[in-house]
Amino acid sequence: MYRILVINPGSTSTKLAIFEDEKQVASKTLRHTPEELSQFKRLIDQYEFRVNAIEDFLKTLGFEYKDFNAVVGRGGLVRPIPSGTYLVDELMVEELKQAKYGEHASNLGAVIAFEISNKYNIPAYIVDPVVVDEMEKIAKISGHPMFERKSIFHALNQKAVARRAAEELGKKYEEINLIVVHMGGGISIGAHRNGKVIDVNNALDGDGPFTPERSGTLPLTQLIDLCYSGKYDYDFIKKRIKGKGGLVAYLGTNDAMKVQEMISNGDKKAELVYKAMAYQIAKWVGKMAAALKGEVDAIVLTGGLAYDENYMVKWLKEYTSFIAKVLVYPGGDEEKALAMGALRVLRGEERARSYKEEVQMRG
Ligand SMILES: Nc1ncnc2c1ncn2[C@@H]1O[C@H](COP(=O)(O)OP(=O)(O)OP(=O)(O)O)[C@@H](O)[C@H]1O
Ligand SMILES: CCCC(=O)O
Repeated sequence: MYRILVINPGSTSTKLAIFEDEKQVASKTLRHTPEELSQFKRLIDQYEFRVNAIEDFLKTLGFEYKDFNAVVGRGGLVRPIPSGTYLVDELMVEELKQAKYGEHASNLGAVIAFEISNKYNIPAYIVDPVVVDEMEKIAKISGHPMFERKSIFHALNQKAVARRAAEELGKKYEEINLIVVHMGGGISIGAHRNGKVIDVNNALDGDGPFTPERSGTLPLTQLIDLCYSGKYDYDFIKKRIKGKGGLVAYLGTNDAMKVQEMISNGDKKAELVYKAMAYQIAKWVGKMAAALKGEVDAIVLTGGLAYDENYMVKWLKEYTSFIAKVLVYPGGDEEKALAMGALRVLRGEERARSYKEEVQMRG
C-alpha cells in the first residue's frame, strides 16, 4: 500500500488529503479570507502559514511526514509544459520561489512538497500544473504582435473532470469535445477537442469572466487611463485585477455562499452582480463552442461555485444548455487527480517526467 500526502494550495483555500492507494482516507479544506492573506506581501511569504495548516492537519490525524511514500503538490507557474506527472526538482523550485513566471498560490505546492521530500527522503511530484499548454497556434494570436495569449488555467481539475465526463458519456476523452468550466477563486473555460485543450482563457491575466476575486477582462482604454492617472501605483492596480476584483470589489466578499445568503435576504445588488458573473461565464462558453465549431458533446461545470444549484448552476443552464447537455461535478477531482498521478508513478505504471529535461528539450 502506498500512502500519499496531497497538498493543494488554491487562491482562497488550502485543500489537503491523504490517500492510501486509490482510497482517500482523510481530507480537509481550509478557507482563507482576503484579510488573512493580505498580510503577506508576496506569495512565498505565505509559506509558513500554509505549512502550519498542513502540520495541524497531520497532527490531528496522528500522522507524521515520514509515514508517507510520496508527497504531491499542485503545480504552479513554471514554464509551459505538456500534461503529466513531474518530479519536483531544484530548477522548478528555484523558479517558483523567484516567481519567475508569476505568482500563484499553487506555486507553493511544489515548494512545500520539495522541502518535505528533502527532509524525509520521499519523492515529491506535481501533476498537470496550471501552465499545461495544448493551445492551438491560432488561439495564441492576441490582436497585436507585442502580446501573446497564454494557456494558464485549472489544468489539473479540467483534465480530471473531462475524463470523468467522458466515462459518463461512455466514450474515451480522446474521442469527444467538451467545454469545461472551472469556477473557483479563479475561473477558466476550456475547449477540449479530442483530449487536448485547444483554447482557454488565461485565468490569471484579466482574460475571461470576472470571478469571486478577479476582475476578468476590463474596458481597456479605461484601464490605461487609470494606470496613467498618477493616483495609483502598480501594486494597487494589479490587486484590483487579481485579489480585490470581481465579487470582492462589488460586494466585499469572495465567498459565494455569503453572496447567496445576501440574495436570499433580498439584496438586489448582490443578485445583479452574481447574475452578471454567470452571464459573463456563459458568454465564454459561447466563445469556446465557436472554437469547437459547434461540435460539443457536453458542457461540464466544476469548482466550488458549481455547488450552487440555486443560482449559478441554474443560470448557466438557462444560458448555455442550447449548446449541449450540462454535466455538473461540484468541487472537482483535484486531490484525487494529484494522488493518482503520483500513484501511477509509484507503481511504475508511468515514468515521472523531468522538468529540467523538458526545459532543456524545449530550449
Ligand atoms: N457549497 C458551496 N456552495 C456555494 N459556493 C461554494 C460552496 N463551496 C465553495 N463555494 C464557493 O466557491 C468559491 C471557491 O471555490 P474553490 O474552492 O474551487 O476555489 P479555490 O480552490 O480557492 O480557487 P481555484 O479553484 O481558483 O484554485 C468561493 O466563492 C466559495 O464561496
Ligand atoms: C490559473 C488557474 C488557477 C487560478 O485561477 O487560480
